[in-house]
Amino acid sequence: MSETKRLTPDLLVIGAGSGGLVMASGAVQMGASVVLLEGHEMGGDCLNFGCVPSKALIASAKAAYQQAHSEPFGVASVTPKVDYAAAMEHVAHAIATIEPHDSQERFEKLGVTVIRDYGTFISDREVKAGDTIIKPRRIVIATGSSPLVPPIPGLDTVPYDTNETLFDRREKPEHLLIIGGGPIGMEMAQAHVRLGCKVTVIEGAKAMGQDDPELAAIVLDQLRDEGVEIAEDAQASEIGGKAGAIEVKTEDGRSFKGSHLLLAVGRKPNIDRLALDTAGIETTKRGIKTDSALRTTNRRVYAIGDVAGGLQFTHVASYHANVVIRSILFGIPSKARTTHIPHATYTDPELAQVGLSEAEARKAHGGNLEVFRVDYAGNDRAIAERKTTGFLKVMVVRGRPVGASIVGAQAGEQIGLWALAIANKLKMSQIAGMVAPYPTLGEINKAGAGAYFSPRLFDNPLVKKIVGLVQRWLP
Ligand SMILES: Cc1cc2nc3c(=O)[nH]c(=O)nc-3n(C[C@H](O)[C@H](O)[C@H](O)COP(=O)(O)OP(=O)(O)OC[C@H]3O[C@@H](n4cnc5c(N)ncnc54)[C@H](O)[C@@H]3O)c2cc1C
Ligand SMILES: NC(=O)c1ccc[n+]([C@@H]2O[C@H](COP(=O)([O-])OP(=O)(O)OC[C@H]3O[C@@H](n4cnc5c(N)ncnc54)[C@H](O)[C@@H]3O)[C@@H](O)[C@H]2O)c1
Repeated sequence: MSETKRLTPDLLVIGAGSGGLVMASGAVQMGASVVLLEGHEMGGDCLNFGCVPSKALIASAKAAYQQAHSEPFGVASVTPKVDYAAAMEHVAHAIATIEPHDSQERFEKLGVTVIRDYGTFISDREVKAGDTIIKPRRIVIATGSSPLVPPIPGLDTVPYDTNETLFDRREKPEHLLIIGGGPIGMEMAQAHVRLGCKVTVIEGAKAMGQDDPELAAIVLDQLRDEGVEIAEDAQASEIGGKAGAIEVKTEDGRSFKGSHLLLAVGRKPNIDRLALDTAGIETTKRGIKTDSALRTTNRRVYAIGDVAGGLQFTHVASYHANVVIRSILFGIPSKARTTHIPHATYTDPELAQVGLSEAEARKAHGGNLEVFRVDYAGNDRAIAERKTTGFLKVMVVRGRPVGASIVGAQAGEQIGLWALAIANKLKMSQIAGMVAPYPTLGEINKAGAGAYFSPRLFDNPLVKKIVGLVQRWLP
């Protein structure tokens, strides 16, 4: 029997995904001793089964779509010859290229002790991983989430994919049924229809139901135009058939048939292996219970990222890590906020949001709210590139943006400016004062700020009077 090892670092990080890696590398480089546990793949969901593979597949799909739609640019369109397996090899290549950055070797070089095993609490301040017992000063749980597999009758009788298996597939699905019309469902629906699959999305409520319906409608119209069948108010309640011929029945009696099935119905927190009870760590339905500083009900332990049950994005996990680093390493009280956190769904057109949506802003600010809107159709670069679908909406209260919503080309890139503005409580005048290079889609943001000032400047009798007076006095 192997002997039990004992470690007493400053910090134990459980989970080497988006949150855990930022936490471990930040802490070790600032002088803390750090042990990092990873039971599965270094890099977690984002690198191996989430953001990176999904965005790589979307890039293959975009290449196919452009071949089929180049005619308006004076270049003959061709029917793309898609090699699904090769597209998945492109996905694997993207993962492999990023992998070294998240690797055990890199973290060991930084000075982190990496243990490739699952961690389990054995007391309120000790965690066991394999044959090692770690008793650190502080613990950060960053164990992420897994695909939710709901108990739909018959699901266990047919083969199905989740985000954990989809990117290992090499055989192209002839007709992909996707249960769930959230970001995973919609991104993968468009990617697959562009790669030549038939696609049906079966959504129990509204597709892209978390987003402003006005923006979501533009994305959904585009997906439908491209051939994705989107069934809404269609709660999957029974599954039958066999490999290659799967049937999904919904509560209202509809039936959908396809060759393959992808489940994208949300996430569940990875807490099963942790024995949280042993450490007095309470949970909610969504994940580990934390206060606004991300501290759990055990004062030595913090929870960050997906497992903390709030917004589930890579940039949130790393933001959480930075908040906790301040608290643990420097003793600076730090709180995690959500108002300045953007998110984007990488369909084409993309949809991005930061701060309050229009509906949320109306509720919060009533008559003080002003909403400004700029269409992509008026942007010169969008016209040159035939990307005129979409718009920006800015929600403004007393001269400062409280939310921005963008649907259109590169919305995910464009939202960064508003994330900066909201995080730093910038004024619309500061955004209007920015000089954006011409011709860029980014000018849409400046135009959004311009829309705020135009009526104030151009339809203002006082301004006209002042200008008149000044002109009379000027030599
Ligand atoms: C298909 C898909 C696409 C996505 N696309 C985007 C996107 O475009 N942009 C975006 O911002 N977000 C995206 N996300 C969400 C993003 O992947 C997650 O929010 C992010 O990975 C969460 O990071 P995390 O550190 O909380 O967890 P993870 O990255 O999942 O890391 C958790 C790690 O902990 C390990 N672990 C679990 N239990 C234990 C234990 N007991 N002991 C030791 N190790 C353990 C796991 O093996 C895992 O490696 C996507 C998700 C999916 C599924
Ligand atoms: N671009 C991005 O940043 C990105 C991309 C993908 C995923 N993600 C993250 O991953 C998380 C999970 O994504 P997701 O799409 O799996 O989850 P989700 O919770 O956002 O959407 C799941 C959808 O499935 C539907 N649903 C649930 N049960 C159903 C049933 N039985 N029949 C039919 N429909 C059903 C729900 O109504 C919901 O609309 C997201 O919330 C997001 O945080 C982010």
